[in-house]
Amino acid sequence: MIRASTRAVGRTEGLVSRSMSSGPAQDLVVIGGGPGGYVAAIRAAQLGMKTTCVEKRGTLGGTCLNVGCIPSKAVLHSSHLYEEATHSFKSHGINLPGGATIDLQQMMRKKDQSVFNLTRGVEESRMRRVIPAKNILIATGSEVSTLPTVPIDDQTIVSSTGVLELSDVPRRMIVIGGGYIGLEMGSVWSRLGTEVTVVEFLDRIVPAMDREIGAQLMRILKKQRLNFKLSTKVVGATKTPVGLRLTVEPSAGGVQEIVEADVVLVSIGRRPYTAGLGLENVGVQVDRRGQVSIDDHFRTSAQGVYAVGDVVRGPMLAHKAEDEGLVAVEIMAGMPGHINYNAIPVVVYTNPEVAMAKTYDSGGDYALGMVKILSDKATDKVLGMHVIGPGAGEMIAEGVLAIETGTTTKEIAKTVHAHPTLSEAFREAAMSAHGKPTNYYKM
Ligand SMILES: Cc1cc2nc3c(=O)[nH]c(=O)nc-3n(C[C@H](O)[C@H](O)[C@H](O)COP(=O)(O)OP(=O)(O)OC[C@H]3O[C@@H](n4cnc5c(N)ncnc54)[C@H](O)[C@@H]3O)c2cc1C
Ligand SMILES: NC(=O)c1ccc[n+]([C@@H]2O[C@H](COP(=O)([O-])OP(=O)(O)OC[C@H]3O[C@@H](n4cnc5c(N)ncnc54)[C@H](O)[C@@H]3O)[C@@H](O)[C@H]2O)c1
Repeated sequence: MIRASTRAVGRTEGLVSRSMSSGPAQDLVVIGGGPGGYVAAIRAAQLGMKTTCVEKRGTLGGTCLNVGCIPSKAVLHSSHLYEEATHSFKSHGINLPGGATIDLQQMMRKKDQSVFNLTRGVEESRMRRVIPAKNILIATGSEVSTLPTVPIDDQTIVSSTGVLELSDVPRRMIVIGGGYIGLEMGSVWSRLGTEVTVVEFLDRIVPAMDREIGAQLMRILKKQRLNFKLSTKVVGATKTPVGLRLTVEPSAGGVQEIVEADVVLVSIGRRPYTAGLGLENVGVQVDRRGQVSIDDHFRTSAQGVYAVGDVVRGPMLAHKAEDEGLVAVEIMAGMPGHINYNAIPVVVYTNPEVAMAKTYDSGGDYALGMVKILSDKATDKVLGMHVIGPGAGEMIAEGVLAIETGTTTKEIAKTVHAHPTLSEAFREAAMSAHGKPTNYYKM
């Protein structure tokens, strides 16, 4: 029996347990109540394990529900409605006689309400004690990666958390990093009237995605008034009485330039969070990126200690963390468990949404519609799928299912899809793989 890392619990500010028993001699102690941790704890309780979930926040839900997926999607939705009201309603014959205006405080209250509804303050017991446990699951998630030259102050230089709390619509915003957070949050503030410039170190945005899809997305976002500086790095920031001055230069070095902003969002990625756990004291190894090292069964280098979610390798996504939490607990219970990492969807919630179900960058030698399918030449099985368009986040499920079940493009091409629907584009893309498209679905 292992002692549930005295440090993990001892350094935790609060101990929260919900629908799971807490007390001595636990079968499982889960450290972290995010998507990886709370799903694992619930599954463990369902399987009859005595389980305690330790969370230092006053609420469950982790990054995703408190400061990530949920609040960001809430403001994406609100700002989208505003964008529609100001730019699209008229063409539908809907007139707003006085014009649409923004009440930012109300928008933020609505976002906070969405978070509250899902995380609902759980009763918190602030206690420090030792919980003996047979197994421990580390699900402590991740934190914002920082830039030493642009220190976050949560006032004018903000992370994804601060950018969801702004009290005024800034006139100018520099977004450092053209990844998921940069593009989603850049879209939100641009829609609300901010002049947004995305500074990206690489020569492309959303580098984890297919190059051609990324280029298409950038064209669309430019039409939505977002500006981009690719292959550019920020090398310094100074505050002035009227805002911020950022020094930028080409990523490869070269002539420097000054850009001004009222708010800077640092969104250059996230790093695993293991501070205060004392992993070294119990022999849990981390790799050079700070990720807890695990084997295919989520076992760390210390017996009885497992890890899942953002704190381990792989994409930092809520559904990946959840799935790992489920499977890790099932493995602990002696059940078989496996995750197909080739079939984990990713969705960027810009307008239009962009979705993929595997990173395959094929160089772009095919007809691009709204859906791009990559299949194995020999077996015709679907290897990857990318969608850009309205509802892409929902549509990608068809791609994930195809990958998971080994479906061929011929089989998709034979499958009747209702008309008129967006999902018809899947069939068209599958037909294209055999040179027989009947339509072209273009943006
Ligand atoms: C702005 C933003 C938007 C996002 N949008 C999406 C999205 O749309 N879709 C998506 O799939 N993913 C999204 N993500 C990513 C998603 O939030 C993470 O992948 C997910 O939350 C990871 O889950 P986790 O359980 O591994 O970690 P977390 O959710 O980070 O949870 C870890 C928990 O552990 C707690 N903890 C840490 N150390 C200790 C300790 N010592 N003792 C006790 N508790 C501790 C933390 O307080 C935290 O609550 C977004 C992230 C951000 C920042
Ligand atoms: N819709 C979603 O699923 C969603 C939404 C938000 C966040 N997330 C998760 O949160 C994680 C963090 O998001 P993120 O957008 O911060 O990271 P990211 O990894 O998606 O993007 C970071 C971007 O910053 C760039 N970059 C890195 N260093 C830079 C520098 N010094 N200067 C300029 N650019 C630089 C990278 O090339 C990359 O394009 C993501 O990896 C994702 O897993 C997911």
